[in-house]
Amino acid sequence: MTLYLDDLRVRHLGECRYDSPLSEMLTTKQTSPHYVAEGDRVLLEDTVSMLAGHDVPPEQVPSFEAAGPRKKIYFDPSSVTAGILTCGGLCPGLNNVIRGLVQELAVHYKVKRILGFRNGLRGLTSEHRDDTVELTPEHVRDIHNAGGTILGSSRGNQDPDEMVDSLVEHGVDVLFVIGGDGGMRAATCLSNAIEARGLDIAVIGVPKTIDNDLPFTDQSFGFQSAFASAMDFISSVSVEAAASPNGVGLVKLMGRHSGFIAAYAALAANGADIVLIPEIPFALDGPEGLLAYVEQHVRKKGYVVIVLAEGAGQDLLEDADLSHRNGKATDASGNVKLGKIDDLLKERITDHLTAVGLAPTMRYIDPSYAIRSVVANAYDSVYCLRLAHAAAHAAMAGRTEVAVARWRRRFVHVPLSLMTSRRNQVDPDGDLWMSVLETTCQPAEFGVQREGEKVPSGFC
Ligand SMILES: Nc1ncnc2c1ncn2[C@@H]1O[C@H](COP(=O)(O)OP(=O)(O)O)[C@@H](O)[C@H]1O
Ligand SMILES: O=P(O)(O)OC[C@H]1O[C@](O)(COP(=O)(O)O)[C@@H](O)[C@@H]1O
Ligand SMILES: [Mg+2]
Repeated sequence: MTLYLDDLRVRHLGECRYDSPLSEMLTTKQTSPHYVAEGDRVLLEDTVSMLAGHDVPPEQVPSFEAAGPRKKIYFDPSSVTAGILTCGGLCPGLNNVIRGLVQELAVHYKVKRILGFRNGLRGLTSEHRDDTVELTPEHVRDIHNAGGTILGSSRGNQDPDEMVDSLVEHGVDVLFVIGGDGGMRAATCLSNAIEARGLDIAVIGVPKTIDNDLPFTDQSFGFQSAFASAMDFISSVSVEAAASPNGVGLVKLMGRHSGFIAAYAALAANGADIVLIPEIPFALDGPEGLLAYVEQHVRKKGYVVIVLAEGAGQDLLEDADLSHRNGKATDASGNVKLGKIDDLLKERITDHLTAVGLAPTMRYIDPSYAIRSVVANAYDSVYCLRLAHAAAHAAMAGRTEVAVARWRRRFVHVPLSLMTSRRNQVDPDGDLWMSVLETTCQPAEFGVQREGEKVPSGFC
């Protein structure tokens, strides 16, 4: 996908006419390695060859608007009502983002009112719209010490017009949607409905996902806390497998379409022999297949440790016509419900090793929700706070239909349409996967890779 400067421009509600309460702090600021001045922009690409590929002057090269406070803002803070909601699956750091938003909006901008909508988009339906929570710095003071979200979350599509009615009824001027790919699509949908009615409401997305599958953000908040938690389960299974005759340690980790959690947790634990992710298809049978490799490992080392992303090998379930394990259904938000590849692997590995006289001891852990319900670690706590600050500044400056993100270590504004234009996936040709191969020593492929299934390399 080729992107041009115009694709990266963000929508403004109008001219910024009010002095920002932060304007004094900004008078002497200019771009430096640690700050991007408000008129400057952050490059989309960061190699000499990529930049050389654009036959345009530097100011025309694709770039993002820098996030951060503006000297002049669009809204008069004293008349602003802000709304906040969290949607989709849980992610470490949700409470930290809520807390950061409330503190910035209340303490610095001194907005009139901050409302939390409960249970995701459901909180904007006519049935639930009055079940709001008044958010004050006092109310959110300690919430970062707990996982989850004090606002609750949900899946399921809601009617955009009904949701806009709720915003109008509560007099919301700026809405913060903390969500994943679904949440960003919902925010886009809301922005469109708001624009169609000619309303002056800013919608700002704060990208959230433990899967790290959102594009145009270096890493999503909570991802690091989640894979750190996953690492402990890999270590446990490795200890168990190593102590068992023909031990097979298998850990299944979340990661519907992207194997980042599996890849990072495996690197962090540094004890995995095999990592299986959705981006790289694998064959079970044949001399190059997974089962032969597992056997070889057990023979040589006495045990094997496998880290499995839940979305890996879904095609194998189809091939085996295991319809009862096959993820054909979708959840309330339209996300595919995955088939149980872990069951297939346990069965096939057990059968194979037994048949070759290496009856295994299977040690299996599915930490499931345990990795995403943890409290944000120190790094994610800082990251969440800074994203929240950037989101508050974007809203007060009248940006809309935009997400705040960290891109190449700078905080930027990304149009929501881009956030949902593609999925961030592990690139089989990228250096992350190369590190996994270097660490595990597993072959680049188990069996022949099918044509057309290789994910295209891209910006992420
Ligand atoms: N295309 C869409 N239009 C409107 N709302 C959507 C769309 N896709 C998802 N949503 C809603 O966004 C919310 C969050 O989506 P979901 O996929 O559950 O989680 P996440 O935001 O973590 O990806 C859900 O309420 C879902 O119904
Ligand atoms: O919460 P549910 O509905 O059980 O869904 C689990 C899914 O949610 C995730 O944790 C993250 O998904 P989202 O961030 O898109 O909500 C996936 O890794 C996992 O497959
Ligand atoms: Mg999602």
